[in-house]
Amino acid sequence: MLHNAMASNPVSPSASIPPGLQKADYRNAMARLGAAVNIITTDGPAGRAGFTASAVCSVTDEPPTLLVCLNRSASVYPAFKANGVLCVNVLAAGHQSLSALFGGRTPMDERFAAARWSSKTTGSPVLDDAAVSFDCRVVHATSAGTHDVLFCEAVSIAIGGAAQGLIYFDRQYHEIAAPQQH
Ligand SMILES: NC(=O)c1ccc[n+]([C@@H]2O[C@H](COP(=O)([O-])OP(=O)(O)OC[C@H]3O[C@@H](n4cnc5c(N)ncnc54)[C@H](O)[C@@H]3O)[C@@H](O)[C@H]2O)c1
Ligand SMILES: Cc1cc2c(cc1C)N(C[C@H](O)[C@H](O)[C@H](O)COP(=O)(O)O)c1[nH]c(=O)[nH]c(=O)c1N2
Repeated sequence: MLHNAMASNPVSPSASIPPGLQKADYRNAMARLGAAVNIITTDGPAGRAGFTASAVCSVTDEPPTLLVCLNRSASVYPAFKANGVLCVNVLAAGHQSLSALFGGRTPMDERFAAARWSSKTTGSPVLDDAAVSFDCRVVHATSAGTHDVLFCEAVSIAIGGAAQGLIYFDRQYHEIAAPQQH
């Protein structure tokens, strides 16, 4: 069962901060680590949900696997846990307000009404103009501090045509263009 993959095999028993290193120090440092911005979506028996995530990266290409870190206190956590499927929609230039909408405190219907969606293999919402979307099954999960690390095997991919990407760096969005052809 996919939902049994969630939060098994914890790697850290607590979310404590080491002496001398404050949470704010860590966040200020992490703000310097630029990252792609993604909207992670799910749909299934527990309903449709989505949230903005920068804690996403590639794990292995055999089998094609990404990881997504999800705070267990997020309102969307129960839906992701129960559905066991998700889509990683990588945002492109122009998606800043969509990222803010999915970044919390907005009713779920309002989040999804702000963009156009389709679906592929798992039924998770696929953002029409994403830079790329990875439709995935959650195959394993582990708990680390406040978050679950979800290991997500891609079962289908939709590559978009966006010319410019979007990066979150220093608490701000930055549009990045592909290098010019010479
Ligand atoms: N990994 C995450 O959970 C994560 C990542 C980015 C932003 N956020 C949330 O988005 C909001 C705005 O973030 P911001 O970047 O503008 O300023 P911020 O000062 O809250 O965060 C700075 C950086 O610290 C890291 N971070 C923030 N909260 C974290 C958490 N709970 N667990 C692990 N890493 C975390 C991220 O890399 C983030 O870019 C905050 O509520 C923040 O909690 C969460
Ligand atoms: C740029 C940026 C990046 C992230 C986030 C926010 C923003 C603005 N958030 C927070 C997350 O989107 C937010 O907690 C969810 O939308 C859930 O909020 P609600 O509990 O539904 O209000 C977030 N949360 C998370 O669990 N993992 C992550 O990687 C990120 N990354």
